[in-house]
Amino acid sequence: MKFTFVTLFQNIVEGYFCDSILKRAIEKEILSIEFLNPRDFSSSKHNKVDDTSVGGGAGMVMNPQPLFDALDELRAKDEDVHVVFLTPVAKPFRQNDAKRLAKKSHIAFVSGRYEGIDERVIEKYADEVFSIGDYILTGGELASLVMCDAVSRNVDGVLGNSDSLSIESFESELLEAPSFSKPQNYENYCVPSEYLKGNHSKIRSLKLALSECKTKFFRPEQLLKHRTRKSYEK
Ligand SMILES: C[S@@+](CC[C@H](N)C(=O)[O-])C[C@H]1O[C@@H](n2cnc3c(N)ncnc32)[C@H](O)[C@@H]1O
Repeated sequence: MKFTFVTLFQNIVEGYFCDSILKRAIEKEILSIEFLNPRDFSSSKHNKVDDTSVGGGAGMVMNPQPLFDALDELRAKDEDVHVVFLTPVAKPFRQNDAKRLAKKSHIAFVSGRYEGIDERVIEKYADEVFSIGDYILTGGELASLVMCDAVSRNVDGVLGNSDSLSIESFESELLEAPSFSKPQNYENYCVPSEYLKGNHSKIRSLKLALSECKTKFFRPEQLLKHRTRKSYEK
């Protein structure tokens, strides 16, 4: 699977792929990444990519011309590329989106900077528009990395053990039960004794109960969804 990062700041993105799981996935040629800098497409004398906002308002807005030209080139090379814009003015990115997008062959993430991207670029080129949360970042690069990471984990072969995907938080509405490593007793903090007895059905029941407790505490709306779904399934 290929990811293209359309960004003015390649260095911010590149470092993330220098280590760990995504680095290995690139080495194994399961994933590939490339960069497209709108500044390289600017037709202005000083490679300008932004200007003041038409109609007033603070800050600069990214011009249409460099992005139109960059995205035309991208589409000309691969008409199947799925173009995703990162902006707070969008639907929230969820685990279901990560799984769905993992089936695409090529995703391009377009990162805004300053006060954002001229709306006409989004209107012309967006296949989808995502926000990663209800807060404002200085640029879309972190948001595109968040999405890329979450999507990549769902691409076949990226994770060493794909079983870990099926038991994670958000696979159902519930958050995952607490995990413990060794030793069983560390500075008098103990692993729940039921986890140690080897009765897998009891461990499953306890994990479900703990998972419901965590969800009730942190995400009560998710627990409600879970219980509503379960009652319909009965
Ligand atoms: C400072 S923000 C622009 C915010 C914009 N003026 C607004 O109020 O909606 C600059 C860029 O950061 C990115 N960005 C900021 N917050 C984001 C979020 N929550 N999700 C996705 N992208 C975000 C977008 O690419 C955006 O164009």
